[in-house]
Amino acid sequence: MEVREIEGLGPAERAALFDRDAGVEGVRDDVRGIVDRVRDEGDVAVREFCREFDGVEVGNLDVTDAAAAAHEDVDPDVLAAIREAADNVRAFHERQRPDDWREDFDGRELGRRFRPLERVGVYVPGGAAAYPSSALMGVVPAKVAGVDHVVVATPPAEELNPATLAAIHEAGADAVYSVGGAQGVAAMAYGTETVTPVQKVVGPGNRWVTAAKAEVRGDVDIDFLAGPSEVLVLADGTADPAYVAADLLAQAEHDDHASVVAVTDDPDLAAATADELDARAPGMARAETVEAALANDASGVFLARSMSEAVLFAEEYAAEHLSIQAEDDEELLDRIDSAGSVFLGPYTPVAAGDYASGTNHVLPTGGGAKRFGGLSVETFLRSTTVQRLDRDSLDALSGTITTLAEAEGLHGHADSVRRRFE
Ligand SMILES: NC(=O)c1ccc[n+]([C@@H]2O[C@H](COP(=O)([O-])OP(=O)(O)OC[C@H]3O[C@@H](n4cnc5c(N)ncnc54)[C@H](O)[C@@H]3O)[C@@H](O)[C@H]2O)c1
Ligand SMILES: N[C@H](CO)Cc1c[nH]c[nH+]1
Ligand SMILES: [Zn+2]
Repeated sequence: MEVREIEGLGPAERAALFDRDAGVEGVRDDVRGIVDRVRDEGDVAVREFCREFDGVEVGNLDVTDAAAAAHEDVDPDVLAAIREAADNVRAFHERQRPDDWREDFDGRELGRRFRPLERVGVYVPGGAAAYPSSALMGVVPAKVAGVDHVVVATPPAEELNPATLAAIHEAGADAVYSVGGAQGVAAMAYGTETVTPVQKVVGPGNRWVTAAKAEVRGDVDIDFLAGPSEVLVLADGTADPAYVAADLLAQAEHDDHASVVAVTDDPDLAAATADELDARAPGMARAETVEAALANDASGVFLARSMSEAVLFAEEYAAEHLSIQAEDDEELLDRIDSAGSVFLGPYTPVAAGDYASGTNHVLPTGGGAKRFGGLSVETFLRSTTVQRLDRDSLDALSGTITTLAEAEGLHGHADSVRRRFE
C-alpha cells in the first residue's frame, strides 16, 4: 500500500475521505423500492425479498422459539462468552440510566423524568458474517432502559446461526423475525401480518440496511446511520506497526465498503504499517473483503507533517472508532471532539469494544460522529419536563411572561397569568 502525504491530497481525495458514504447513496433508489413494497404488501413482499437477496424460502418468519431452543443447545463455551459480554455491556449501560429529578429554581419546582419507549426494533446483521455481539449491543441497552417489547430482525439462512440466536435470547428480546436487509428494516418500521411495528428502529448493518434506515426515518424514529465499519488509528513513532495494522485489518474484514485509516507524523511507522498491511491481508480468511476495504478511497495510510496536522485529519474524518496509539494519548484526545468510540493505548484493540469490554459497538459512520454519539440507554428513552409554580413564584414571573406574551401579540397567554391574580 502506498503511503500518502496529507499535504498533497487534492479536493477529490479529501472529499472521498471526509464526505464518505460507503456506497449507501448508490443503493438508495433500489432500497426505496424494497421499502415501499414491504410497506404495501407485508409478508408477501418480505418472503419474496428473502428469496431474492438471501436465497432462502422462509416458512415461518417468527423464529422466537428457535432462538430459545438455540440458547439451550449452543456450545457452552460460546454461551459463557455471550454471558460475560452481556454482563459487561449491561453494567456499563446501567451506569448511563438517568434519574428523574426535581429542583427548586427560585421557588419554581422544575424537573425532568425519563420513560422508555414501548416498542423498539433492533436490526442484528448477519450476511457476510454472524453478529451475536450486535444482538447484545442493541437489545441489552433497550432492556436496561425498560423497553417493554423489543423485537429483532436478522437475515434468514437455511440454518440460522446458533450463536446469534442464543445471544438474541440471552439479551432478552421478546420476538425474533427471520428477515434481513432493507426488507427487515421496513418490516419493523411499518409492520406486516407477522411483524409487530415499532416506534424506533436501531442497529447496524451494511449499505442496504443503512439506506433503509435513512428511508424510513420520519415515519419511525431511528438511532442514526451505523453503516459499514470504520477505524482511524492516530499513531506516533512509539506505536507498534503490527498493532496499528492489526486494528485496520480487523475492521477491514467486515465489509468491502469498510473504511480503515492510519495517520502518523512518523515516516518509518507509516511505511512499516503499509508493509504490514500488504504482508498480512492476502493470508486472511476474508482476504477478498479485506483487500477491497483497504483499496477503497476512504481508506489508507497517511503521513502528516506534525501530530497537529494528524489531529486535524482525525477530527475532520470523525471516525466510528478512533484508536490513539501514541505517547501523549490523553493530550491528543483532548484535541479531538468527533469520534464514535475512542480506544487509548497499545492494549486497547478496537475488538475489545466490538465484543466485550462493555461499551456499545453500534456507532455512527460516515462522519456522523460530528453530530451525535453511539447507541446508549438514552437512545431508548424519552424525556418529559415537569413543573409546579406556587402563587408567589408565578407572581414573581408574571411581568416577564405578560410582557413577552404581548410582544408576541398573544394576549390570551398574558390573560391566563393575570386571571390568577384577579
Ligand atoms: N457501524 C456500526 O455500528 C456497525 C456495527 C456492526 C456491524 N456493522 C456493519 O454491519 C454490516 C454487516 O453486513 P452484512 O452484509 O454482514 O450483514 P447485513 O445483515 O447488514 O446485510 C445482509 C442483508 O443485506 C441484504 N443484501 C445483500 N445484498 C443485497 C443486494 N444486492 N440488494 C439488496 N439487498 C442486499 C440482504 O437482504 C441480506 O439479508 C457490515 O457492513 C459491518 O461493517 C456496523
Ligand atoms: N466493528 C463493528 C462495529 O463497526 C462491531 C463488530 C461486531 N463484531 C465484530 N465487530
Ligand atoms: Zn468489528
